[in-house]
Amino acid sequence: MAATSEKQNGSKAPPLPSPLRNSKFLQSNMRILISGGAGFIGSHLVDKLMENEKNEVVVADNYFTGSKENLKKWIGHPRFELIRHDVTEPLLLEVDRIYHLACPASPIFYKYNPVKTIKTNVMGTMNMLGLAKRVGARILLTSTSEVYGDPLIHPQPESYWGNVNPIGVRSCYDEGKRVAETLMFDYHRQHGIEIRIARIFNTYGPRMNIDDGRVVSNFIAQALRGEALTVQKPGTQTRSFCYVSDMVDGLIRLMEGNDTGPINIGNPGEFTMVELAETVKELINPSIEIKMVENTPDDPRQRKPDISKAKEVLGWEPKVKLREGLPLMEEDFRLRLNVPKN
Ligand SMILES: NC(=O)c1ccc[n+]([C@@H]2O[C@H](COP(=O)([O-])OP(=O)(O)OC[C@H]3O[C@@H](n4cnc5c(N)ncnc54)[C@H](O)[C@@H]3O)[C@@H](O)[C@H]2O)c1
Ligand SMILES: O=C(O)[C@H]1O[C@H](OP(=O)(O)OP(=O)(O)OC[C@H]2O[C@@H](n3ccc(=O)[nH]c3=O)[C@H](O)[C@@H]2O)[C@H](O)[C@@H](O)[C@@H]1O
Repeated sequence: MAATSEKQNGSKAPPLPSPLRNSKFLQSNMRILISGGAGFIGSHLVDKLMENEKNEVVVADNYFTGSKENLKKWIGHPRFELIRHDVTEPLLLEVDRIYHLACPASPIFYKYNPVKTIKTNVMGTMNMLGLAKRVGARILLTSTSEVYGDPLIHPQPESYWGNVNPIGVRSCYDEGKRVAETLMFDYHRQHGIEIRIARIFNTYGPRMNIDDGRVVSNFIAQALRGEALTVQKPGTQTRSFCYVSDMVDGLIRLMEGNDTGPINIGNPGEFTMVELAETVKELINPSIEIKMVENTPDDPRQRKPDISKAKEVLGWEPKVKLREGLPLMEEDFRLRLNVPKN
C-alpha cells in the first residue's frame, strides 16, 4: 500500500513498522517493575507474574542479599529484563506497576550497614515514588510487621500504631519502613499516586539464603548439617510463618485490588521458637540437639497478624500450613547443601 502511494504521488512512504511489532513480546499490556526482585520473595513474585503472557517484568536489584541465580530461568526471556541498580539512585523507566521490595530483610543483613538500610528505605522509596509519579504507575510497598515493634496488642490489627524503639539497633529497618509508609501516603494525598501497602509477616520457603540468619532458614540448615538448633533466649517469643506462595498470591491481589492498605499479609498460625525448633527436629533430623543461645536487643516477644482485613478486602487467606511448607523448603535446602534424603 505504501509503495503504491509512493509511486502515485512521488512522495516517500513512511518506514514500515518493525516486523517484530506483532511478535509476542511486544504485545504485553502490563510492564511491571520489581525492585529487589532478585531476592527471596521477589524472585517468587517474578515467577508468578511471568506466568501471564501479557506481563513484561523488569527487575532492578543491587544484589546485596539477592542473586541472579534466583532468576536464572528468566534471563534471556523476551518478556524479562534484569538491571543492576541501587534504588538509592533515581531510575528512569516506563512501567505500569511497581512492586517495591528492595531492602535487606534479615536482621543480620539490615543491621550490617544500618545507614545504608535506612537510606534504602527512605531514599529508595522516594525514588520509586518519583518514578511512579512521573509515569503514572501504581506502586506497592512491602512493609513489615516490624512497624508494630514489640507489640502491646495481640494479634496485631492494621489500626495498631505500634511500639517501636526509635534509636535501637533494629530502628534502621522498622523506623525505615514506617517512614516509607509515611512517604507512600504523602505522595498519595499530595500527588494522587495510586499506592498499596502490604505489611508482611515472617515469610519462608525455597530460595531463602542458606546463611540468611533468619530463624526458619537457620534451623533447616542446622538440621541438615547435623548442627544443634540455636534457639535465642528465652525461646517463648512467638512468630507466625507464611509460606512464600501464599505471600505472592496476597501481594498480587493487593496490587490489583482497590484498597490502598496497609493490609497485613501473613499466616496467623503462631509458634514459639522452641515449638518451631521441635517441629524442625521432628520433621528433618530427630537426632539433633536444641540449644539456647543469647538473643539480640529489642527482639519482639510476640507477633501474629490479624488478617480480618485481608480476608474481607482481598478475599485472601493462607493455605499452606507450617508442617506442609517446611518439607518443601527442606527439599530445596537439601539440593543446595548437597545433603540427599536417606
Ligand atoms: N521475608 C520476610 O519475612 C519479610 C517480612 C516482612 C517484610 N519483608 C519485606 O519484603 C521485601 C523482600 O524481602 P525478602 O525476604 O525477599 O528479602 P531478600 O533480602 O531476599 O530480598 C531483598 C532484595 O532487595 C535487594 N536490595 C537490597 N537493598 C537494595 C538496594 N539499595 N537497591 C536495590 N536492591 C536492593 C537485595 O539484593 C535483595 O535481592 C523486603 O522489602 C522486606 O523488608 C519480608
Ligand atoms: O516478618 C517481619 O515483619 C520481619 O520478620 C523478620 O524479623 P524477625 O522476626 O526478627 O526474624 P528472625 O531473624 O527470623 O527471628 C525470628 C525469631 O527467631 C529467633 N531466632 C532467630 C535465629 C535463630 O537462629 N534462632 C532464633 O531463635 C529470634 O530471636 C526471633 O525471636 C524478618 O527478618 C524481617 O525482614 C521482617 O520484616
